[in-house]
Amino acid sequence: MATRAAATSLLSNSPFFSSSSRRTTSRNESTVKCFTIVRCSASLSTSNGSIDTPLGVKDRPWKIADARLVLEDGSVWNAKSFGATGTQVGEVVFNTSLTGYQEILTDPSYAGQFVLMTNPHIGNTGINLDDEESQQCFLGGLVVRSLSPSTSNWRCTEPLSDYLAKRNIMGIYDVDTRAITRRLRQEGSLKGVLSTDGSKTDKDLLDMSHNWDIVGVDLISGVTCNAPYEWVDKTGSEWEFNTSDSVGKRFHVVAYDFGIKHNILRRLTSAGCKITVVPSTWKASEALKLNPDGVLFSNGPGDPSAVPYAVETVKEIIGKVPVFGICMGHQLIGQALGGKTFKMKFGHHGGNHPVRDIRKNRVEISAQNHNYAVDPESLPEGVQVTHINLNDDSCAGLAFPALNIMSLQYHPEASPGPHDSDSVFGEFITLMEQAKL
Ligand SMILES: NC(=O)CC[C@H](N)C(=O)O
Repeated sequence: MATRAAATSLLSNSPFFSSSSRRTTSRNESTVKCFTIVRCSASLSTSNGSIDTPLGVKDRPWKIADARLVLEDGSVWNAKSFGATGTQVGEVVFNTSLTGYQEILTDPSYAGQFVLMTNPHIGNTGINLDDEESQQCFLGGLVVRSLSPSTSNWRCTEPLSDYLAKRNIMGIYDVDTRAITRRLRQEGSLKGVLSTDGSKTDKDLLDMSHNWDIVGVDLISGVTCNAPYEWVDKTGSEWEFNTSDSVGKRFHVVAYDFGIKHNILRRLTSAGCKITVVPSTWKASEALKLNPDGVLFSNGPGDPSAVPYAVETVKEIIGKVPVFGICMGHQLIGQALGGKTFKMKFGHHGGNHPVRDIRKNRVEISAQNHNYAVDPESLPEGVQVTHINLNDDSCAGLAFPALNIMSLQYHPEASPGPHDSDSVFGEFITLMEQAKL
């Protein structure tokens, strides 16, 4: 287990720990005035942290609450720590996926965020070598109700807590995740601070949450690759489920890495693409020199309006070759076409979001992870809204056929999540095919 000092210093050096130097906007400066600190886990923990339930049952396995989550609204949630120790600031989002915590932990789009799993039991399948969606865990921390005391899975190589400790990611459990989720749904996303440092008062942690912001910050630069590379791995034969006609054809795709998930690359390779992955700041002219059949703009963390350089890159590429945007990529395309993005109340995070494909009049259950969305009203004529999220009618997909553009606000590669939207990779192949005719 990492020591507290090591974890704290590593986390302090993280680009997500303090963003004041790069902050361009703040939603809190004028609104945050005074907050009453309220302990929210009183039914489980007394003020000294020991468990004292209403039934008087004192012998619970967790006797000491050694961690706190302090939210920007002044609520304090006592919890038990696992993974790394230290103090970390982030934005709390809730994820409704029932499985796939390892893919969620390694999805770079969660940079700067604490992921709260609404599924109350986490950790029972441990960690394996195959389910990583990137090389690293970029998220701020993990919040779970009940941490499985044992692991049982044929692929498991280590328990979740050891894995998080090695990667210096804080986790807390034994916290009322349902109450926090209800609060996030009512109030909207909340910033917070996770801490195992007993020398810091609740007020210290509350102040930290107020002095930090995620809005207006370029988080892509902290997660993109340093240099271009070729991607060659397909979906493993034991997991492949799509045997469509496009498989076996060769298209060269340049994939902009804004925090790309490996399964996007695997699904494109399985669909017949040779892929060159390039960093987020790679010049459009250099990408076009590679003579691609198409360009993919990937998913990625943070505020899409905080990365104007990426919007410029998209502007320079659209119209020249077919493009496909996923999540952040979709938001950048929306802006490049003249539209605007906005921050949603609490976003969409989970593997159970119904989406209607308007053109096919078909509903797909999709995997989603985003806090921002494109405002369809802001888009110019000619841009089609192709998909709608059926939970809140927000824009979930765009197309601009005249310029060979397609994009989705959600994750067709799933991982974790259902495979309903996988056929969209074949649609991108068709777009590239038709552009060649
Ligand atoms: N998965 C993603 O690409 C996330 C997009 C963007 N960072 C958002 O939160 O809306």
